[in-house]
Amino acid sequence: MRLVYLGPPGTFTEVAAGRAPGTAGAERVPVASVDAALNAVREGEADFAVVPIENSVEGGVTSTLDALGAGRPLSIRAEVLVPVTFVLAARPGTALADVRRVGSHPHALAQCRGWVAEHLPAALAVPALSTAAAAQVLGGAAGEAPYDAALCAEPAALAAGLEVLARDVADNAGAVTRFVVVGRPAAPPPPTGSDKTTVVASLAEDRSGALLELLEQFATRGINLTRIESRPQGTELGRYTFSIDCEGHVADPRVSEALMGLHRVCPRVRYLGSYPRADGLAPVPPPGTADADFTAARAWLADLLSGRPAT
Ligand SMILES: O=C(O)C(=O)C[C@]1(C(=O)O)C=C[C@@H](O)C=C1
Repeated sequence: MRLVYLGPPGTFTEVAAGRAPGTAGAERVPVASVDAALNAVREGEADFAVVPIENSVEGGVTSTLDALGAGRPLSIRAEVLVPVTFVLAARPGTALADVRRVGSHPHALAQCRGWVAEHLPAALAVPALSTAAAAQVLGGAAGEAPYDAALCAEPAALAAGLEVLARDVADNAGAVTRFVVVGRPAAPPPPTGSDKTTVVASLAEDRSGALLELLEQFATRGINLTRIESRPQGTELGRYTFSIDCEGHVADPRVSEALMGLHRVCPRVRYLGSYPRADGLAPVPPPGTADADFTAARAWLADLLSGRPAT
């Protein structure tokens, strides 16, 4: 089994890859970008990819959302949550006052924006493909580098031969990044009672109530959404797709009905997978929306259609 992850070694994604359920003993290979990781799975060069999908402070990772929402379909098999803390690191001998440019993944730059503004008000933020990539570029390249300091995990800084100038530089304590384990399309694992389902759906047309019609497919069946994000379709200004996580498993009757409803009212629906929740929570469906309620309703309808007295 071969698993690729957003590298290089030292990223938070590497930590998530090490905890990916069902991948014990897999070869773990770092790649430079989210697209490279997902395309390696699409091309059959890897069995799974581990990529970041959202952060508790900065929200969705757009490179992941866009890559999963388009191109050859993939399947989310699991999710992993990793607490993230950052250090500011630089080449040995660099003083904090010398730092004019700070490099890291855009989500890391965003999570440390306040600290950098307070301590390095004149510093420019320079995006990198990942936190550890920023540390590696700064530590590896002799001479001129695109930034004077990097925001990364402390192990990545030390591995790159950098010195830590400051620790715990994130603005929000307790920040968490969610990662997904992605494979080629496959039947979902059986329901566990504590599952999540991810879909991407586009609206029929840009008219009032179109989004409400999409959301109603979940609300009328008592399904809670745990994430919804709009992403431009890229075809014209104002055209969006919606990346959605909802509670439940596609095999749960209420989720099955909701997805079939999406299929009826949305021109395009991409089912990305049903998988166990990392938090293990098992929400109680509202009255009338539990599996037993759907089963009883189907039995009642069968009686009614067969002429048996349906009380
Ligand atoms: O895994 C890494 O280190 C990354 O650079 C990616 C990423 C992300 O995309 O959110 C992961 C965790 C942090 O939130 C910052 C960046």
